[in-house]
Amino acid sequence: MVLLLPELLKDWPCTVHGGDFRIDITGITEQSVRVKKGFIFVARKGTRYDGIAHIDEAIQKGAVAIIVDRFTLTNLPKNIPVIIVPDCKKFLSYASARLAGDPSKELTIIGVTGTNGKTTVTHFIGQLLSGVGVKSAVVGTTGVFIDGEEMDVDVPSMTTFPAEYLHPLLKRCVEESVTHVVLEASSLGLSSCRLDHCEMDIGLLLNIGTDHHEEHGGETAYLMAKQRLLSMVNVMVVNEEDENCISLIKGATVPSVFFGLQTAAGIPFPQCEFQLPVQGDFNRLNVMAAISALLVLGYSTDELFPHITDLKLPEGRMQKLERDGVMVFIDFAHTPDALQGVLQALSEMCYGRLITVFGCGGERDRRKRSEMGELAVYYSSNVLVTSDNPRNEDPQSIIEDIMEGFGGECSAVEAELDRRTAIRKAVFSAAPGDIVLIAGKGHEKTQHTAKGLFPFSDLLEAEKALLEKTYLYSEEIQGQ
Ligand SMILES: CC(=O)N[C@H]1[C@@H](OP(=O)(O)OP(=O)(O)OC[C@H]2O[C@@H](n3ccc(=O)[nH]c3=O)[C@H](O)[C@@H]2O)O[C@H](CO)[C@@H](O)[C@@H]1O[C@H](C)C(=O)N[C@@H](C)C(=O)N[C@H](CCC(=O)O)C(=O)O
Ligand SMILES: Nc1ncnc2c1ncn2[C@@H]1O[C@H](COP(=O)(O)OP(=O)(O)OP(=O)(O)O)[C@@H](O)[C@H]1O
Ligand SMILES: N[C@H](CCC[C@H](N)C(=O)O)C(=O)O
Repeated sequence: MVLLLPELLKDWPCTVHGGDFRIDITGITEQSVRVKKGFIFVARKGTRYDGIAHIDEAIQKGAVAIIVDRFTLTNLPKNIPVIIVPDCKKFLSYASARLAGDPSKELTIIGVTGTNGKTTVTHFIGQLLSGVGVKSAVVGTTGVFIDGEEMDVDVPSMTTFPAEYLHPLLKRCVEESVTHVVLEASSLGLSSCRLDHCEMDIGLLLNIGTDHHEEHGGETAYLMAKQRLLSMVNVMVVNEEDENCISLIKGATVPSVFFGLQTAAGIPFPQCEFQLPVQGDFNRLNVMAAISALLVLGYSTDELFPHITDLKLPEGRMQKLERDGVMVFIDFAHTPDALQGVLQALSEMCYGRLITVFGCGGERDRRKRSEMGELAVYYSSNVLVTSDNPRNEDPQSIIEDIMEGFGGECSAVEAELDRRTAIRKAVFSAAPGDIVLIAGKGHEKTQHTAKGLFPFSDLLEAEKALLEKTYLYSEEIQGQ
C-alpha cells in the first residue's frame, strides 16, 4: 500500500525538518540493507550500531524520508524530510501496520508468551484450529505455517518477527484467506515494541522462569516486558499452576481465565478422560493451554475432543529416535525449567542410564548456566557438557560456567567442546535400555560460533551416530 507521508504522520507526534513533505511512501525499514525506492529509513540507535551512520547508504538505495528519535547535529540530510519522533521502535511498529493496511484488524490473533512452551502451544492451537475447520497461520521460532504447511517467507529466524516483517506477513495471511493467526510473543519482542500495533484478541501466559534477564537488564525488566502483553489483548489465558504468572496478572484490568493440569479455561477438564499424545507434565499443561484458547474462542469440548489425541509436537521437541534398544531424544530445552521438565519426564521412563548432552548459548543469560549444570547432574547418570551456539563468547568459558553448578568436579561429567563428538560419545556409550538426551538446539540447523554460522543438526548427528554404531557393532560380531 502506498501512503502519502502527511497521511502516515497525521496521527503520530513528530516534527519534520527539511525536504519535500508531500511524497509517496511505499515501505519502511530500520535496516539499511532492506531499503527500496520510496521507503522510510528508521535510523535507530541500537546496542551495536547507530542507524544514523547508515543514512547515506539508505538514501542511495532509495530512501525518501528519515526517522530519528533524538536530536543530533551530525550526518542528517537536508534534501529529504528528517522526522523526529519520540521513539523509533514505536513508530516503526505503527507505520509498518499502517503501510500494510492494518491487517491485524481483519484477523483473530492469539499471542502466546512464556519462558518455555511458546512454539509448542502455538503449534497445538494451530492443529486444533485446523481440526475444527479454521484456516490458521502459526508464526514463530520454527517459521510460518499455514494449516501445518511451512510457508516460504523472507523473514529472519526470530521468535517474534520485527514489525516491518510481521504486518506484511499478516497482510499475506489475509490475502490467503487465513482467519486466525497464532503468534509467539517473546519478552524481547514485546519490550522492543514489535507487537505494539498488532491487534490481538487473546493473550496466553504459560510460565515465567529464568531466561533473557541479562538482555533485558534484570528480572524486573523481563517481567515488565511480559506484562506488556496484558495491555494488548481482550482476554488473558493464564497458567494457574505458575505463581509468577498469577503475580504478574494481579491488579490487571484485562479479564483472565485459567488453565491447569485438570482445568481448561476455568472449567474442569480431567486429563484422565482422554489419552494425551505427549510426554511430561509440562507438555500436558501445554495441551491444556491450547484447549483453553479454543474454548475461549467459543468451540465446545465435544468439537475439540476428536482432535486432542492427534496433537503433534513441533520439530525438535521431545523428538525420539530409537535403534538397537537405545532411545535418543532431541529437545529444545535451553532454560533451567525446560531442562528440568524434560529430564524429569525421561528419568521416569528410563530403566537404564540417562545420558545428557547439552550446552548453553553464548551472549545469553549467564545465570542459567550453572543452574542447568546442577540439574543435568542431578537427573542424569552421565553428562557431556558441550557447545550450543557460543556466538562471540569463548566456548570453553561457557562450559566452565555450566560446571560451576556442581562445583566443577564430578566423575560422571565430561566436557567435550565439539558438539558432534559429544553426541557420538553419548550414543556410542549407550547400552540397550539407556536414554540419550540431546538438549538445547532442537530444530536448529546451524551452530553459531565466533567464526560464523555452520550447518549443524542434532537430529542428523544422532541418526548418523546410531547408524554407525549398529554398523560397527555388527562388524565386530561378524569378526568374532
Ligand atoms: C535484542 C534485540 O531485539 N536485538 C535486535 C535489535 O538489536 P539492536 O537494538 O542492538 O540493534 P543494532 O544491531 O545495534 O542496530 C541498530 C540499528 O542499526 C541498523 N543497522 C545496523 C547495521 C547496518 O549495516 N545497517 C543498519 O541499518 C539496525 O537495523 C538497527 O536498526 O535490532 C536488530 C536489528 O533489527 C536485530 O538484529 C537484533 O536482534 C538480534 C538478531 C537477536 O539476536 N535478537 C534475539 C536476541 C531476539 O530478539 N530474540 C527474541 C527472543 C527469543 C526467545 O524467546 O528466546 C526473538 O523474538 O527472536
Ligand atoms: N510448558 C513448559 N514448561 C516448561 N518447559 C517447557 C514447556 N513447554 C516446553 N518446554 C520445554 O522447552 C523447550 C522449548 O519449547 P518451545 O520451543 O515450545 O518453547 P519456546 O518458549 O517457544 O522457546 P523459545 O522462546 O526459545 O522459542 C521444549 O523443548 C521443552 O523442553
Ligand atoms: N530463542 C532463544 C533460543 C536459544 C537456543 C539455544 N540453542 C541458544 O542458542 O542459546 C534465544 O535466542 O535465546
